[in-house]
Amino acid sequence: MKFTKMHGAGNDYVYVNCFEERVDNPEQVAIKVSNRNFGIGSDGLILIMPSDKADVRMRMFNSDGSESEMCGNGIRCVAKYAYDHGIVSKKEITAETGAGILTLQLVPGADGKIEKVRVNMGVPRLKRAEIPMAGEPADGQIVSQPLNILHTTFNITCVSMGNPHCVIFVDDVESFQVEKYGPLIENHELFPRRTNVEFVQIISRTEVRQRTWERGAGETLACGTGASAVCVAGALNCLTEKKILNHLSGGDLELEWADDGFLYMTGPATEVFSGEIDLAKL
Ligand SMILES: N[C@H](CCC[C@H](N)C(=O)O)C(=O)O
Repeated sequence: MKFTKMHGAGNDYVYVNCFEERVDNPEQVAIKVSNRNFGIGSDGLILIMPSDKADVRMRMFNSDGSESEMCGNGIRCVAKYAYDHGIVSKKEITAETGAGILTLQLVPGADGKIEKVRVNMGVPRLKRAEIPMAGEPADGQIVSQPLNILHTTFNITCVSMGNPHCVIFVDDVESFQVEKYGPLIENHELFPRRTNVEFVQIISRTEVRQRTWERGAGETLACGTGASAVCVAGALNCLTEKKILNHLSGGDLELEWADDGFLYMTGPATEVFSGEIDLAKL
């Protein structure tokens, strides 16, 4: 299988160009290639595929083999790959995802090479049933609601960007025990399809610092859908403006929850290397 390793703000995936390659059993392939000791090493597997509705289609699998509806860092890399490898020749691209069809703009740097990608991430979904979360009322919003975990009460705000996110504001995110609380919230019975969890420290009304516990992958260096959910959660809690700079562990993302209701995310996309792997030997 030919592959390309890419990352967006340190959130790294193995990308396969399915205009040329066929991947049978992507769940198992994701588990194998993601392994950082016995495989290629990544947070998961992303398939770049033909679409009958858009320029490209993305399918995304976490390192545990589970499929997610959406991946914010991944979709930027898909757009850059599609442009750099001649799948598309325009700088505005449409992409089919589990969260609908998204529009992306490629932003060149001073040297003319694609440096950043701006993504219309769609309209954030806030209703309990849309997250999805158990309980009533199904159309209620979860903004700063108490959740007890191991004798600690967290105030959670939940947002779906096509995939589920649970945002928690903390005083000191560097010392926060992400590995202790992340999996307990990810797998809490409130979330029937599990959830991604963002722990966030407010720096100012326009700047935050985020660490992410990803559903199906553990702590990662960045999460684009998570950073988008944080922008929404900050505004809903009146902690931040609707336009923020988010410092993730592997880089920065710019987010804006615009007046048109759409969430715009801008960030880097980087190709690292390409190779070929014999899956039968893994
Ligand atoms: N890192 C991704 C999110 C992956 C989400 C995945 N862990 C899930 O199961 O929803 C991002 O940049 O948006």
